[in-house]
Amino acid sequence: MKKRQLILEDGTVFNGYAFGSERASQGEVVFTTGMTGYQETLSDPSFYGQIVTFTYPLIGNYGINRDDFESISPAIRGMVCRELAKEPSNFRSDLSLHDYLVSQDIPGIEGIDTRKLTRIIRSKGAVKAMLTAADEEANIDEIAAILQATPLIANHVKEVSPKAAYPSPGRGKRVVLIDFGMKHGILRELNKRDCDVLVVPYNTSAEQILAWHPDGIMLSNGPGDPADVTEGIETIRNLIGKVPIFGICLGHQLFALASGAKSFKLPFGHRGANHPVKDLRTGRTELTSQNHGYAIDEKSLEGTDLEVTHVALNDGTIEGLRHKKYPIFTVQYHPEASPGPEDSNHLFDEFIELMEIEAKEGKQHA
Ligand SMILES: NC(=O)CC[C@H](N)C(=O)O
Repeated sequence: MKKRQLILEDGTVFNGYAFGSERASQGEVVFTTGMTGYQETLSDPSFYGQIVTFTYPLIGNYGINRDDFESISPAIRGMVCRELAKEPSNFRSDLSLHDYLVSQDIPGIEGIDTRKLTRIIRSKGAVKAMLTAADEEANIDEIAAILQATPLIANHVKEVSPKAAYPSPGRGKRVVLIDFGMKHGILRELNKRDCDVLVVPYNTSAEQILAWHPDGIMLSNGPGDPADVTEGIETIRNLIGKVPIFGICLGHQLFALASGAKSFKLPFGHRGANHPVKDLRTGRTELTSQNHGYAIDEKSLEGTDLEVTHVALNDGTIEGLRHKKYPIFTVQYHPEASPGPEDSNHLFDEFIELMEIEAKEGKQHA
């Protein structure tokens, strides 16, 4: 097997073995605690620019299948795991994770101490890292210096958002889905409820969106720092109060920023499939799928029209918001699951109900 190194910006080196593409790669290294769901994770555009470490020790055992992609091409910069399963065993498996990553030119490293790496990320926060080319002799000091000097990429959204609008027809509620780097699971959930969806790029204006006479607007997840997505924030600001809105993850953050709140970078993010979130209105706790590095600052809600509806039980940060006057609600976690538990899938039904109430009662709030 060919050797490969993962080098962190502080010069820490992990020696392991190469899988996937043989090229070198660089990005922010993050960890996810999901025990399954690597196919959804590596194709979730919110991971754009990141090297993803899987804390679960065996990855790849059920291969890659045709059904579980969350986008057409993977956005991750690299994959890190303790042990890669070489021979997948599953009736749905079309090819191995290794073969898939070769086909997509994405490098991976296995055979390293992922617990140690996770502890470093937990204590240092966002860490830039490089995966070396297979069997390359790397100059560690030089690479650490390059990493320190390279800023994290800004405005990832424009890289993963579609260039033009496209329809996903249905006979039900007409929803404009702003795609900031959408997981297909969101579109699937709307399709399941027979919504007539128009998927639009991140920089579509509110005026253009309203010209389609939507019953509701869906704000998708997406990569990077929400504060970079100024066009999306402006669009949302101009949509507030005009039509029901449901936002997920980056969509939640952008809605909050558009309403005057502020975001901040979490020390090491929430990524995994078992994050407990409490709904403050019902007192119920749901297990949720999460993948975010930023969150909304609770203090910054003062003076806004926003109310906290959900909190993360692990660290008390905001996981859901709603507008006090208008039919708008957003969550920081992923009700579309993919991967992860489906406890909060009902939020899509609540969105449909909200659009129905709005259609019946007219714009009472306006
Ligand atoms: N999944 C998402 O939409 C992530 C939102 C944002 N990029 C964050 O890291 O916080």
